[in-house]
Amino acid sequence: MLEVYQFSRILPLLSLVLLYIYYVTKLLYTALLGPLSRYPGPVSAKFSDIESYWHTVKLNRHIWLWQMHEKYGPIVRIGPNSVVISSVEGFHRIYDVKANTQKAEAYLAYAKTWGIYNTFTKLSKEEYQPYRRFVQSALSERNVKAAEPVVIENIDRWGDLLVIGGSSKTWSSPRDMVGEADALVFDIICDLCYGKSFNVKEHRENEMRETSRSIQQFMKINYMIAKSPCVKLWIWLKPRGLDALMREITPASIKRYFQTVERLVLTRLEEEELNEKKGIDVRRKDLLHFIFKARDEGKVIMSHGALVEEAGMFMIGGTDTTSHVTAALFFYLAHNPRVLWTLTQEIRSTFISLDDIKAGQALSRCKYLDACINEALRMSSSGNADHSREVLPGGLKVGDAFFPAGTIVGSSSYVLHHSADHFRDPFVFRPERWIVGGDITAADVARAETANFPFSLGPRGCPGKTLAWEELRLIFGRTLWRLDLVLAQGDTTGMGRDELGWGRTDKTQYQAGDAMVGYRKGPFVQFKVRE
Ligand code: HEM
Repeated sequence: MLEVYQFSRILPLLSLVLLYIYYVTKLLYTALLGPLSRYPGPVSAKFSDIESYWHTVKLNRHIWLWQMHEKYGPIVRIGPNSVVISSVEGFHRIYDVKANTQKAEAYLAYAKTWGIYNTFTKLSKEEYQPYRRFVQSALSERNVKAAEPVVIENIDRWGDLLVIGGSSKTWSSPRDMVGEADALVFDIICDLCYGKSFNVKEHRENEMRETSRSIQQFMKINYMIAKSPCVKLWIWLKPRGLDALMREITPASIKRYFQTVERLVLTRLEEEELNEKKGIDVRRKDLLHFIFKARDEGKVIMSHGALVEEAGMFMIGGTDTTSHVTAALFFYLAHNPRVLWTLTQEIRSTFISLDDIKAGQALSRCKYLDACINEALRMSSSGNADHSREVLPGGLKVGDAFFPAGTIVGSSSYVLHHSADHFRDPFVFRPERWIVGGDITAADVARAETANFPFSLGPRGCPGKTLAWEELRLIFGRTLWRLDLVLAQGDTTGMGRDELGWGRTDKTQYQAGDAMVGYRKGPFVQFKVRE
């Protein structure tokens, strides 16, 4: 009797000790003998994701990944269950159509309400494919072409505003190209999505300006959660009260962004339904029109909540990305007078009038313009760290390496874009590397093209690529045709600095923090109407 009593007293303690032994053994096994133990990486990564998380919090993940590959080679273990691979073959194996992977569970952290997902947050093929099809059709080449007048109207008004108060003789006051590009791209996307520009680009008070900043904040918070060592727990807690709690404590500016999207979508939905009832064919077909039209096709019936989520995703996917590259290319042009001169000459000699500058053959014949955009995308696009994928049953083979089901894999476009194997002087902004001629051979261009992944690739690659290219060509084609530009005197914003550390000291490279969206500053540029 006494023995049973004593045993029941020590049972909880014994259970705790056994549990402890189990976890320590598992941790040691995973760290030292598990399938990822043969891959090099920082020692701490064998036991935890803390180091990787630390660099995410510092908005430095893309640079840290580059440093890790420089130090340890093409396959690096960055966590007990995570590896990153920096090879073209690896990139294809992880992201391409036949990849035996799917988006990692961590993407669920981006969904603000459990159970309501958009194309970005759906994980499995079965879930995302029907939705992806109509996102793809809304952003098809034909619809992007149809949207051209809206894009042009916004760009031209923006150009007028850049030189307000100036003339062909006097330079404008310095313009902060982060704010200017954010405002322009936000207006374009809202106009394309909801048939309504909010004129954030106008230089006056506008409550919607905050919305564009809130998108960035929203993505940053979610990115930190998605890359955190506690993401599994976070996701488990979401349907168990965490979402409700988060709704309560979400900062007011982000709440306003959600409310704005919801209001816009529901208003447009009412309009569409009314038009449908009355048999009215709408004057201008925006992206939401195509999503409404497609929503009942292929048995995808979208609730209002899902529509709001889908529309919110367009605003996130379509704003910060394109505006980041716009600011980056202004940085490189303002810092490289020779490149600026060559590009300006090409545009002004190809087109007789501003009205001729339209997306299409003539604009895509501007090889130097495309080379400048490609080079800016290579050097400084947003979302250029690793996009996590989970290996599916059957495992993943990359060269001689094999990763079992459940491993989290990723490859960073920033790392590949700065690989000396594919790009000579990878930290130098040199548009010529994309054009055969001089000392650049067809083999050089092909080598660069095979490692160029700013939009990722495969079934989860960017569906907005055509739109982004059209916007970028029109922004630079139309602006440089009529305006001259110069770096504001003494401006150093965006430049590398010694105190930023290894990989970020280059003064000629546009520096940005990474949080899926890009954190950037400057350049400050002055404009005047060409003589
Ligand atoms: C220069 C501009 C852009 C760049 C560099 C870019 C880059 C990317 C990248 C790298 C991804 C993959 C992310 C991942 O796997 O987690 C992505 C996905 C996505 N992008 Fe873009 N993007 C740009 C512009 C746009 C535009 C203009 C739109 C739409 C209006 C858009 C909509 C999306 C959507 C909806 C996804 C999610 C696709 C999915 O998960 O299936 N993007 N983008």
